Amino acid sequence: MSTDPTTMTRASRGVYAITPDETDTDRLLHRVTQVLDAGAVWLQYRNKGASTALRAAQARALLPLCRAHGVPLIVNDDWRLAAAIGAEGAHLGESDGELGPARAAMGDGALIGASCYADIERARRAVDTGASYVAFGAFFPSPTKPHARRAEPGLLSAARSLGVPRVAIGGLTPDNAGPLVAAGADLLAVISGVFDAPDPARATRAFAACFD
Ligand SMILES: Cc1ncc(COP(=O)(O)OP(=O)(O)O)c(N)n1
Ligand SMILES: Cc1nc(C(=O)O)sc1CCOP(=O)(O)O
Ligand SMILES: [Mg+2]
Repeated sequence: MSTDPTTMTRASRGVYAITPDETDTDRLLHRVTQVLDAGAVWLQYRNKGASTALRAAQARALLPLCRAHGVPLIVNDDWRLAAAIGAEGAHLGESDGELGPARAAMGDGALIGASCYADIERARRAVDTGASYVAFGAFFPSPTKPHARRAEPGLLSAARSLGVPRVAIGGLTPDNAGPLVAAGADLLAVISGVFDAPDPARATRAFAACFD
């Protein structure tokens, strides 16, 4: 797979790993390496507890690792940070500003994702304003976000006509994610199911097997 960001092949089916809140950057890189080695196809850098400086340092540190694996790095919440470090994309939820300015600043090639919760109309609007993919959830109780709104698998099939990759998130495990892929999920976005697993590499492979 190409490691040049301008020609990088972007798999749009598979495991979309999202980092846990990890303050130790060396440990973060170690944990992410295991998951990328095991075949995750996209990585989102998300650290809700970190200072601005730590987030910038960790996102920068992840970039060469992602490049070495041919995996796009998507920065949660902050498209300006993503643009500043040359990451491939940003993920924006309802509190993270408008998508249009992010698209205008990052260009046509950027991977800009939108959280759509359980709202298909929000997904339509996101695609109309330039989203590269839409994320729905939470499909199951999430250890990371216990109060997340809940979504039903039918949303994934309903969103097929939007013509962009559909991401499923929220409480996913290798045992519950198969029906979401059957319903149309192109990517399984996972934090605890991978990073809190006793063997993150094995968990990543088990999620990937949901696509077989
Ligand atoms: C792939 C993906 N889907 C949904 C989210 C959640 O975004 P948001 O609602 O902005 O919540 P936070 O992640 O910022 O707490 C996501 N990050 N990634
Ligand atoms: C960040 C996030 N967003 C969600 C949504 O529903 O929009 S659920 C969620 C947490 C995902 O973590 P885990 O894989 O540990 O459940
Ligand atoms: Mg957010």
